[in-house]
Amino acid sequence: MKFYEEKDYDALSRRAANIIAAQMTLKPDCVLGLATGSSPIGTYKCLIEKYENGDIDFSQVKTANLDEYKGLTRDNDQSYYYFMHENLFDHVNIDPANTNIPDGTKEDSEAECSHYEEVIASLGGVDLQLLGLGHNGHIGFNEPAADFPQATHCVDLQERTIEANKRFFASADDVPRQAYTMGIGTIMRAKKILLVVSGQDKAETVAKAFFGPVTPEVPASILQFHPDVTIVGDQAAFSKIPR
Ligand SMILES: O=P(O)(O)OC[C@H]1O[C@](O)(CO)[C@@H](O)[C@@H]1O
Repeated sequence: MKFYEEKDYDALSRRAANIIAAQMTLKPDCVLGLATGSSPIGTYKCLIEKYENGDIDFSQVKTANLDEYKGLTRDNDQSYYYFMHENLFDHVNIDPANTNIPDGTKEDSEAECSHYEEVIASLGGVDLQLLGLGHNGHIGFNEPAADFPQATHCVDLQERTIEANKRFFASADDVPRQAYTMGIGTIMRAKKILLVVSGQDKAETVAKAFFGPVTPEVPASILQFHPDVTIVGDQAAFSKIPR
């Protein structure tokens, strides 16, 4: 695993955007796996700046997002579809037909999840997967569990995740209780992984996930077994790493 320790959120966002831009330059028709949450917002801002400066081009890029709340329509401002349009897609020259996000309005979980795995396979897999890190070590919406889920599936969100995400909703009661998410297996099949993390409140999780035992109780710990992982964090998030 490669670690980049940056002084603050802006610096880590610039570093992460540079890594994604390098991937896009190397392979203009690359498949980017994208994430939501507050952590990658700065990275998307930097990518938009690079696009506006003429440094990167999204015209051939394809994307596959990690997850989506089940039950939210795409025009709901808390859906991840809405998030991606607001924070990236609407500001760059990506072809909307090349963007993929699980469809939270699909009632039949099994059908939607196997369809999403087929979509990823038809793209030829993910070249670079961007990830955030949940306080309980979740990646995508893969919550601590007894095993590592292999493929895209429907999850019941844990209380801590609902609590963490309620800041985006009118109240905790409005946070959906389920989500569709790529599985740990889906994430591990990405050729490269880039995880962004910031803040003191994630320091314990960073230490556990990347320096503790690999266990489905800390889903991100599986990344220790991936051959090409880059973790970009600020000093606060890295403050409990054993040195
Ligand atoms: O970046 P944040 O907002 O701390 O969220 C961390 C993780 O939690 C989620 O938002 C889901 O709860 C993920 O999408 C994200 O990777």
